[in-house]
Amino acid sequence: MTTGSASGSAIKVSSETGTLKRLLIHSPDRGLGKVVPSKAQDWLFEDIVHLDTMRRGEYDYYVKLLLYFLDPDKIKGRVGEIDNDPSRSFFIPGSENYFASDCVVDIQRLLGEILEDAQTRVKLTAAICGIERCSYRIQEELYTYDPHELAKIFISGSYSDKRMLFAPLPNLIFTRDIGIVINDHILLNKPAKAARTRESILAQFVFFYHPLFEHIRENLIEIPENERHFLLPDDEKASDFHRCTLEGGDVMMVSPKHLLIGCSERTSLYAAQQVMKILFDKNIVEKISIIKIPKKRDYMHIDTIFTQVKKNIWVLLGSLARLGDEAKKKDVLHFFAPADNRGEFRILQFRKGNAKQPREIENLEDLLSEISAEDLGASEPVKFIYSGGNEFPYGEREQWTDSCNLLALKDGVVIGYDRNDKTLDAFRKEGFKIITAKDLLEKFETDELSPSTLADTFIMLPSAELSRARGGSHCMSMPLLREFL
Ligand SMILES: NC(=[NH2+])NCCC[C@H](N)C(=O)O
Repeated sequence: MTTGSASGSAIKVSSETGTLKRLLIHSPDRGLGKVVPSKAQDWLFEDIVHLDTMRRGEYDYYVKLLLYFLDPDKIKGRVGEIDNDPSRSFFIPGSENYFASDCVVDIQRLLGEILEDAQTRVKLTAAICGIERCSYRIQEELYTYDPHELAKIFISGSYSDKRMLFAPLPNLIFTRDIGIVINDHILLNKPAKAARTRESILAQFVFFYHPLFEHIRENLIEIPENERHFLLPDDEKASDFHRCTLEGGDVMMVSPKHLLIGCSERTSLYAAQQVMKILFDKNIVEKISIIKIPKKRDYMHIDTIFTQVKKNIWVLLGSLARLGDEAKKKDVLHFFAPADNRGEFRILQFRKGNAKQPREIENLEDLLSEISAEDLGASEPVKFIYSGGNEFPYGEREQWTDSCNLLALKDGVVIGYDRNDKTLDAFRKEGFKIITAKDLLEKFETDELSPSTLADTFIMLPSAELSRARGGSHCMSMPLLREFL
């Protein structure tokens, strides 16, 4: 693939809100349409989804917006024509009309490209057939497929004639979780859930073999397994001190020197500690704050409880933050109030050279205020927007449908779901404009608005199907390049 766009092949992310220039995504593939009710939970979906609605009515808007901000030449003046094509060929990697952007990059396309090389094809086919326990004959047969069709098979688990070969990877749409760019390094994940294992093998091959990442191959970081783990009885293996798992939704590059790592249902303390050691030894960051959150499906990663909106503005879940504490102090009892989870919540900050003496930070707001004011030098007062306006019980309800999981396209301009009404009201109160993806695209087409002049805006993405997959726009993106904030 050519990487000759304005931004070349640079890979660098040092903040959560610097103008987004390049990212990895994955459009919902045919595998999502194969999820059955009895497997939905095992495959980490809350429900089965209607694939056509999810694509045409929801995700395609996300892609159109990303293109308008990151690679406008691919889309400007064409929205009507693209929308009127019943085959959606613009969105299908490999089709003649595919948008093939070097800024909005589908991992499926990169996978197809690396599979064009015969040696890579043999290696990856063997690796996938190994974990999926395919017969030798299937392995041989797969090897003969067209590389781009093979990429589809590896991701969706099924042939184009609908036969299923192995389980789909419905969670690959959440590219955030496969890896994280930390300055000019990429940290590869170690998924906690079996349903996401194949994703990490595909990602490993893409990062190690695709020319896009060639110049930073030395900067790919893999977390070593805990060698003691192999010798432990099964019931001890699950312990946070031995297990070595990490998913990208728990890692946030908030400023050039400061990284946040969540310890959660998915990311173990052991893995966080290994990452800390590697990053300090390699001099990649100077400060790491570890945020331990309750191990609960509701909050699987830290990016489900807070994300950054602007240098000085954050959206977060009140019940795990300082406000949760204050409500308790005031002795506010509510019949249906959820059990207090803050007990399991803790923040410790470690510094390079002094990693044995961490500093305890009392609550999320204190940590986030420090990041805005000290790390990023925000000149305006730090503000917090709470999920559901912190009104009971909407805080928890809207967090569940990703009110706190927003993707910043640039400082102060975010994409989020359209369904979290109370959170949207809270954004309005802070002076944000709220606009649907559809209206915004129309206004871009008529030049009434433009991505470069847009400020303090929440762009609403339709979300009835997408939110059943339990991830928002932050999870659906793996930023590869952001401008310096
Ligand atoms: N970074 C995130 N919050 N990702 C959300 C992933 C959702 C996905 N269904 C899972 O459970 O794995």
